[in-house]
Amino acid sequence: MITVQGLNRRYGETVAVDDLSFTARPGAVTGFLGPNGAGKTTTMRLMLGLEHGGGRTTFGGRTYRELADPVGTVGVLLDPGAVHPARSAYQHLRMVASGARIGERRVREVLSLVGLDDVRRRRAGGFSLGMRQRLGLATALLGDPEYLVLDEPVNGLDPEGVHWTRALLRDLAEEGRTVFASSHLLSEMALTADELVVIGRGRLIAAQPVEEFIAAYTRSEVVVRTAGAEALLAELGAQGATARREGPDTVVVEGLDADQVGELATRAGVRVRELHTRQSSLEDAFLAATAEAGQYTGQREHGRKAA
Ligand SMILES: Nc1ncnc2c1ncn2[C@@H]1O[C@H](COP(=O)(O)OP(=O)(O)OP(=O)(O)O)[C@@H](O)[C@H]1O
Repeated sequence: MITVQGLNRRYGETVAVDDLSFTARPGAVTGFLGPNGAGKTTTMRLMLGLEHGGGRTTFGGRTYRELADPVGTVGVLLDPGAVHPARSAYQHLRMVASGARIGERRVREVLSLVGLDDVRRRRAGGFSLGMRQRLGLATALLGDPEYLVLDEPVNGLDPEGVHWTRALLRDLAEEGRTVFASSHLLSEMALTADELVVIGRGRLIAAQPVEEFIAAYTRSEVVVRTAGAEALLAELGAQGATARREGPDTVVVEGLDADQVGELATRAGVRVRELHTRQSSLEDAFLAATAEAGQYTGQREHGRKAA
């Protein structure tokens, strides 16, 4: 379990992280979401003790600094550019591995796991962002860690890389590891994460399973296609339901489920051609949950981001 308690960080006037507490559990991918400048990167740096600030984060009961074997306990991807440009992927991994007493065999394993085998001798300075991300993931996985803290792991990856990373994170969680990953790709997070931690202006907005978050911040609608739209609207109105026309033969109903709408239509003698529930997306829920925080952050974003 990753336990984050009361994290705080100010940069002059800017409160980057404001009394933030949450947990990430083993066996799950926890997605970390927030509008630009919400404080995600700062939070992750605080979690790892890379930033001075208030609060405490533990990985299975110990802070990062207290860990006897940090590389073998917490895999970290924070800045994929943090590789010496003259070093090859192989040299970079060998260097990190030797500092953590990890053998050459594991270096080869992670290189092939992330698909960098063919380019392992090439200078990292010539790597694309996607290749640097893969190298960053390889570095994070080197110690076969129980916890993963990954800042934007799919940033800069092509669709195949995004798909591959999703499968990797799911596999790691299914093996019982605790995976905590930020992303601004909401549709991707909807497919990858089990749980969400959503922040705005450095504060916690929500910490709950993905489906619960979507249900809490959106309303699902039932869409009916019928030649009898007028009659159906009249029946729905008579029953006090909220409904609207969305085209000549389409009625959209709020606050009732598909069974209830089907029954109402039957009662009104309206023949239905199509009836389905329109699910809201994680993006809809995220926009609703962070609307205020996003605007506020946008207006006051004057601080310089750490390199
Ligand atoms: N070194 C710094 N000096 C001053 N202000 C900073 C510094 N680093 C971050 N900030 C400010 O702290 C706030 C949180 O920034 P942070 O980078 O943690 O957000 P984020 O959620 O990771 O954003 P993004 O999604 O854009 O990367 C922002 O207002 C940012 O401008």
